[in-house]
Amino acid sequence: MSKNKLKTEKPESKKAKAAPAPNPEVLKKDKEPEVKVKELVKDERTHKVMGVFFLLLSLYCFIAFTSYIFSWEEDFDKVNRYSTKELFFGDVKVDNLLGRLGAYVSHGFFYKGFGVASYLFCYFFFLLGVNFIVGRRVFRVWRNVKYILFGLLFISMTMSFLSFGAEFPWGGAVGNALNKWGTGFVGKTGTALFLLVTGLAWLIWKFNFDFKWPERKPKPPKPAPVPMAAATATAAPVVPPAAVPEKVQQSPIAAAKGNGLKEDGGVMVIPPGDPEEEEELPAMHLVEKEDITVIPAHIPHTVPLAMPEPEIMAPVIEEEDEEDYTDEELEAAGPMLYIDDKLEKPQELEINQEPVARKKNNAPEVAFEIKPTYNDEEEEEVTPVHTAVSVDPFDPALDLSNYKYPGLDLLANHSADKVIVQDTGELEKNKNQIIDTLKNYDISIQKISATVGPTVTLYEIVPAAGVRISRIKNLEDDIALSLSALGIRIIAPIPGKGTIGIEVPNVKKSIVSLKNLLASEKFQNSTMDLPIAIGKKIDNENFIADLAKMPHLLMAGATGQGKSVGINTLLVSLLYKKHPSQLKFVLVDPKKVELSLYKLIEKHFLAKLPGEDDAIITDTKKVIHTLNALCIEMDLRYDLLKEAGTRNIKEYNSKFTQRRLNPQKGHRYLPFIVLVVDEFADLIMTAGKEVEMPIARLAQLARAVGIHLIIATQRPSVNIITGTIKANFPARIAFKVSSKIDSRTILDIGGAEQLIGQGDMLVSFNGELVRLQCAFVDTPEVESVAEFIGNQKGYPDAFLLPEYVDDKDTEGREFSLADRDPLFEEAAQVIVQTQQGSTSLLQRRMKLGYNRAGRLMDQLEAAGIVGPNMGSKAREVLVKSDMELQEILDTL
Ligand SMILES: Nc1ncnc2c1ncn2[C@@H]1O[C@H](COP(=O)(O)OP(=O)(O)OP(=O)(O)O)[C@@H](O)[C@H]1O
Repeated sequence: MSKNKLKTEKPESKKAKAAPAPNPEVLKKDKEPEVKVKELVKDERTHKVMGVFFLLLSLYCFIAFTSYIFSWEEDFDKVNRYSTKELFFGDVKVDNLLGRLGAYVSHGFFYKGFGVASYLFCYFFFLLGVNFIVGRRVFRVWRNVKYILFGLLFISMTMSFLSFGAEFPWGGAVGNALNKWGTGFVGKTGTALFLLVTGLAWLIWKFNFDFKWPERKPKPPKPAPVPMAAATATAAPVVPPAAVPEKVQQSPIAAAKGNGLKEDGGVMVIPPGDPEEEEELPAMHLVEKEDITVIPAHIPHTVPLAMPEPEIMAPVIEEEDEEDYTDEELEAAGPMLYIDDKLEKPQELEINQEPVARKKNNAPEVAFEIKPTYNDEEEEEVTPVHTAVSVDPFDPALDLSNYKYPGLDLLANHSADKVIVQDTGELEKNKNQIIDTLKNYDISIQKISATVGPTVTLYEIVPAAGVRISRIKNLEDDIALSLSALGIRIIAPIPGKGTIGIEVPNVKKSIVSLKNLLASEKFQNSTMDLPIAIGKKIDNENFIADLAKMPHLLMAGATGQGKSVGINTLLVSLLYKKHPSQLKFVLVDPKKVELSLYKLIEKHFLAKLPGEDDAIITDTKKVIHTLNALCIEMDLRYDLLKEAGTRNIKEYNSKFTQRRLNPQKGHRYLPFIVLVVDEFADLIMTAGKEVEMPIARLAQLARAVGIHLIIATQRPSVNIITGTIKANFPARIAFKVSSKIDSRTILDIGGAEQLIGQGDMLVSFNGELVRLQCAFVDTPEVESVAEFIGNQKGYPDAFLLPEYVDDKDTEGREFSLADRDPLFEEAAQVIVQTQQGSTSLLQRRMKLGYNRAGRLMDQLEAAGIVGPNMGSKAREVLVKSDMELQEILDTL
């Protein structure tokens, strides 16, 4: 038994106790075969054996089927008449090359099955065999199964239809049945049409024929010839005409042609030089090797080939058909092809030397671009066809690629790493006191165990049968009295455990250092979006949660109970995990001193309003502006998400990093934004609804766009933590509060008043209430982390939030239409054409800042083009047509 536990109470150990002692003999017998089978299945050799089996099966079927075609008449009676017994033991002689089995099998497949379509089975066995034997997915099985199923039905039905009345089972029983049903249902003509349409549909789907009427195109400009000297200088060089300097292009074409230069689809292909011919060109303008810009095939470029498109595009697309390549080949081709499975659409891609080199017809090695074969109007965000996209994913961290994450050495160890060993005498004493107190009230218990946490020890009791839980619960004060300890909390019953917990504060408490939590494997290996190391549970398990999932956090507690330390803990954990490009903080600190340390990381991690000097907001008026700016940012982000067809920031950013969103259309990488308000009560008291409304809006909507809130207050009363706020903060932390009412206000349940302070906290998250000791990080540690980050190269400025223009500030101000914005007309056209009076639309379409777009909107209102501001909704557009607009513009 460990020193700090009266009994072993961890779930694993319980399980170990409950289970009977394992008998090694039995264990061996049971387990050995299982392991063997598993290994056997995984064994490469098994796969190869299977591969050989399927290949032979395929060959067997192929021979049997082919032989059946010639011998079916002779064998028909024999296989049809005799029983299966005859197959194995009879002495019937058949003509099929593969004997009775061959005759039976092919009869089954052809006559009773699918007719000639049965050959598809040979193909299926063949592909299975190849996949197994090669040990990788050379053929895509599932896709082929779909094709084969379709083929079996379609071919058998078609064959049966075409061979109507023939003796040979062209379509087999299945084909005949389908055909019979079809002709009965839609008649012969109907069936014929159905088969024709289905067949054509399949062909079109598979090969996507181009039905475009050939357009007359002007003759391509003749490429400039390159003389032999240059030709021989480069090994089979390919010179796209656009890349050839003028000097070369002006060379006499006739001379070039006459000298064996070939034109191949508009691209100059230079044959190996012939020194004699070279000498026969005395008058020709010889180009030196350096004059020719040869674009190496491995450098992707977008220079259009000067030739009619189909000449080169058609064959290339045909050969690059994705299905003709195996997964491995595609992989080997590197970044040439990227297809988003979700979209099931090929994205624009750029092909360089390798795929071309694979072409069978020895086409020239030329860098070229393949355009998507089909294009969906909805896929607006896909980069336009004419722009080649680098397939390297966009790296948002590239701007600060040398950024170094802070190291754990910047943090301190506040206590020994191991759990403080509790005085066993104290544990024993407490245990006896609990048993005695309960006994005094005639409550007997079956079992008692203790778990020593950093601040409190949890005594778990299993009461004797028939004891009412509420009786123990009511004895809270009596137990506290008998133990002469403050802060006793009774949890009756402990959810999911069937025991009653009594938490008794330790005489010696241990500090939980943030350093230990951050060093833990759970934190280091976490894949959470916004991992926050909060503290340690009673059983010393690290409590690490994802702020992005919470999605907002409300913290409350009386003054001096550990709130500010708690906020630092959260902020520092995020700083240890996130790159400046991925995360921005909006810090609101009405107390002015709590968060000032973070000023050092302004150019890395902070966001602020444009034009502000200080990124840490201390002034209530500016808080209102900032919160509203965050709401605008939220709305803008929603617009971007909508345009990108994504549902949340994660999908959006992944699409953006895959370069599937066009930055020119306003798309950008969206960092998470965490708003931290250190004293919410103060804000509500000074600004009331003006603060509550945007906070409530953000809390309701902002999670999907990556804006998360951490709101702390020392006055957890109902007028501060209102119903609206509470409803949108499902994750809440309570430090010690002064009354049960306060505890209820935060957690909807009492208990926080019994905490013992100094970071002792209750976390309500995911419907669970957990007691934690908050991780401790001291101010000098925060300072050194901030310094470490601040000393590195940062962005030129803090992350700028959209500008918020207070309606009150602009109210009553008349715009003189005489000095209207130069973009006024354009803005009016955008608004009238789209019939949307939205400032953010102007921002995006015309790439304007919020301020200018807002001003333009006001001018449009003054000109009577749009209606007045309607809050978060778009303004009404009063002008309905371009003509009407023109009339207004003319009068201005
Ligand atoms: N997790 C913790 N572990 C150990 N000690 C702590 C912890 N949290 C806070 N303390 C102690 O409590 C003191 C007060 O903490 P803190 O400043 O965070 O309180 P607060 O609730 O923010 O107070 P105020 O509202 O007045 O700012 C700290 O100086 C520290 O000594």
